[in-house]
Amino acid sequence: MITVEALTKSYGGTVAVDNVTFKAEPGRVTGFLGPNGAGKSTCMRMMTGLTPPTSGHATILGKKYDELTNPGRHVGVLLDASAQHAGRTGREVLTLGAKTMGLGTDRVDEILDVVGLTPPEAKRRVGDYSLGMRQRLGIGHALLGDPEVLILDEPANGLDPAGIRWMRGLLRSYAERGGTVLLSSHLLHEVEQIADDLVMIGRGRIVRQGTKQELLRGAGTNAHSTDDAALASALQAANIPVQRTQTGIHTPAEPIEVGKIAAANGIVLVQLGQAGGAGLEEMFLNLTAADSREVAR
Ligand SMILES: Nc1ncnc2c1ncn2[C@@H]1O[C@H](COP(=O)(O)OP(=O)(O)OP(=O)(O)O)[C@@H](O)[C@H]1O
Repeated sequence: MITVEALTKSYGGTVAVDNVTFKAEPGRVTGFLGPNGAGKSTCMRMMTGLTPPTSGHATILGKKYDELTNPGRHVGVLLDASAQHAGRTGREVLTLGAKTMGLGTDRVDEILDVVGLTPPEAKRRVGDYSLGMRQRLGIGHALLGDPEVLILDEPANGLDPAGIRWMRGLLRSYAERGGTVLLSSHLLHEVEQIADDLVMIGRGRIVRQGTKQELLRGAGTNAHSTDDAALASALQAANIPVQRTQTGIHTPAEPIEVGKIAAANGIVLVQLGQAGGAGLEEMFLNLTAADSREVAR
C-alpha cells in the first residue's frame, strides 16, 4: 500500500505538485497519468525520499521511505532507467544491488531470466544498451529484492510492442500475487489496458481518480446516425451537451438517453454505445487541456 497525503512541492514560485492525495492498493495496478510536466516524477521522487516535500507526506507500507529498513526488500523503484552506471555491465548492476540487499548471486540469474536479458547481453556495458534494454534492467533492479510495492516512472518508455506486452503480463501477475504497483505514464492507452485504478494529474493537481471501470462509465456515449447534425440539435434541445466527432457525436449522457431522444425525433441510429477508452481519452485530454503545451501556444 502507498498512501500519499496532501503532498506539495514548490520550486521558487512554481508549484510542481499541489496537494496531491491518493492511495495505491495492494493487489492492484494503479496508473498515474498526466501530460508532460504534470508532476508525476516529482511525486514519485517525494514518495521515495529523493526530494523533500514542501508539505504533506507519503508512506509506503505505513512508513516513510527513509524509515524502511533495507528498503529494496519492500519497495522496488524505477525512476530513470538511463541513470544506471554506463560503465558497468547489466550483471554487475544487478549483482551490486543484490549485495546491498543481502541477496545471493543466484537471484541475479533469476532476474536476468525474468526480464529477458540474455547472458551475452548481461555481460555488455549498460552504456551500450538500447533504451528498451536499460528499461528491462531497471525493472529487474526494482524486482530484485522481491518487494511488496513497485514504483515505476514511465516503465514502458523505449519498450517495443512485444516488450510492453511482456511488462503488462509481469505487472499483472505481480499484482495478482498481492503486490502494489504504481506506474506513471503520459499515454492513456499505455496504462488503460493494465491499470485497475487511475489517478489523473494535470499541472500538479489531481483532476480525476477512481477505478478504471468507474472512469470508463463516466466517459460518455458515442453515437452515429444517418443525420448526426439533427441528432446533435435534438440532444442540445434536451439540454444535453454534445460534441461532433469525426465518426459521429460524443456526449456525457448515457446511451439510453441518446437512444430515446433519437427515437422521439425519428432519427435512425447506426451506432450507439459507451465511449469506453475513446471517451476516457477525450476526458483525459479535456481535464488536462489547461496544461497542454499545444493549447497554451
Ligand atoms: N528540480 C527542479 N527545479 C525546478 N523545477 C522543477 C524541478 N523538478 C521538476 N520541476 C518542475 O516541476 C514540474 C513537474 O515536473 P515533473 O518532472 O514532475 O513532471 P512529469 O509529470 O514527470 O513530466 P514528464 O511526463 O514530462 O516526465 C515541471 O514544471 C518541472 O519543470
